[in-house]
Amino acid sequence: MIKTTTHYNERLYKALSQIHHIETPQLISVTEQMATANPFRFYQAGKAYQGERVYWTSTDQVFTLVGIGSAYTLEAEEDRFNTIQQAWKALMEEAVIDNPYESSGTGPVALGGFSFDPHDHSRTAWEDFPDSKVSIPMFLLTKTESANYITVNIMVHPEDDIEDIYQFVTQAYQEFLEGGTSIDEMPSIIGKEEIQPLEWKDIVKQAAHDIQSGYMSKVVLARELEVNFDRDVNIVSVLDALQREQQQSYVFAVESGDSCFIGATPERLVKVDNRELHSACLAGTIARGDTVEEDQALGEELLHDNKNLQEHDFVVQMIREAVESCCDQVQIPSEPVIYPLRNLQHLYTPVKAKLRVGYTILEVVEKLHPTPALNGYPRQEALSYIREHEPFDRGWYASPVGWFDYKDNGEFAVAIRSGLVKKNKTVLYSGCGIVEDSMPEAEYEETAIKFLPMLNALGGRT
Ligand SMILES: C=C(O[C@@H]1C=C(C(=O)O)C=C[C@H]1O)C(=O)O
Repeated sequence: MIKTTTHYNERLYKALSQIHHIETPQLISVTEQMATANPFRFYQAGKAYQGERVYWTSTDQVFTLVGIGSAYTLEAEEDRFNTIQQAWKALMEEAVIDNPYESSGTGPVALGGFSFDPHDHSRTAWEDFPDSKVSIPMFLLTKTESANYITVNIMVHPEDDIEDIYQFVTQAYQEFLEGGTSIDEMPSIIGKEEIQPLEWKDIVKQAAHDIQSGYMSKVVLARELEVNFDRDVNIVSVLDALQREQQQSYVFAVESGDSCFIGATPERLVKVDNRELHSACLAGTIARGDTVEEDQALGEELLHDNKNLQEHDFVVQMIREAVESCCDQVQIPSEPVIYPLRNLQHLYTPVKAKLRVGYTILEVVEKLHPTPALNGYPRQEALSYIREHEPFDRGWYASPVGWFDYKDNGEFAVAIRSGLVKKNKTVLYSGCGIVEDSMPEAEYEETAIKFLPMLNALGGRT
């Protein structure tokens, strides 16, 4: 499929030769443009690196990153965004980077994510996913609208022999670039169980009551659906289905240990490209109609529904505040529009601004997460409420998942419409915003629809 060139090998060798008498490990990163590339085959070909693969594609599905293996992994518990940023900065200062291309997402790139709430440590299903984890892949495919790139990243240690490294990398590179196989069939579902649906409705009822009594203004409550299969789930098949079925969504998979966190989310947390910042307020939901007329009528209803407008407005207020604290030229329309998806439609307000010099994308992620779209309002009251009342650990569900590069460009989505796959078992997550006049049955129905993107892709319903 893809061929390395002699020229590329020479550049790799030259980069390695620049390493002399190092005292600490040093990153080497060499990027090459490719004529063609198939992201799914690349992912599949990296099977030997299972547990260390990442897939990411943007909502317009023209920008894709696939990471195989890990040259270096950054993890932090305390002050997690800042600790990772500092470690990244130190690593980049010493790195040998050979990247003649301008394209964002080439060269050294870190991919990964963060947990929803680092203070919630029940962690039952999430033992493979720490509070923060980003990895620099050994092999990174970057596919843009107009070009494909491969970056090889290697961590060289003081005791390493560069000849050995050169042999290993050039061989591994060739082997797995050529080795992609076709996409396997999905296994069959043998069991599907909603976790405590009646109890969940009781919690929603209680939350609406607590909001009426003035404890907080909004809280987002989620529930789980467990799906079991006759064989292990094939991640590429699910990615393929999500990508075909869920337009206007980020499609992602992050493998860690024996688990894979996967989904198709419509929600952007933040994108930074050359200091141009984009964020999004996405909250307020209604079903799709069966006919064009019914669909438009539902959209109109949503645009004028006070409960949904209120849910949405908490998100706009908070995002505005966060973005204004680190950006200039903040542009936020005064009214939301409809964001249509295959299974439902949302209220959507785009946010555009110029990130001030000195701020990094991780600092913006820290300011924004968790937005009231996934948490509630005010932030601390809603977080405490979720900790106390949701009977499971959210892990990375509803959290920032994405990437950033050495030029401080990057993008993070909010990982909803997602599930945690572990061998032949998957737990799906779905939540919705509760305000003072929320009705448990309607919220239950809304969360049932939000399971559909993942359920369809897993073969549960078409
Ligand atoms: C929490 C989820 O979705 C969020 C909640 C929404 C709502 O309450 O209307 C809409 C979009 C998302 O911000 C989810 O899909 O799990």
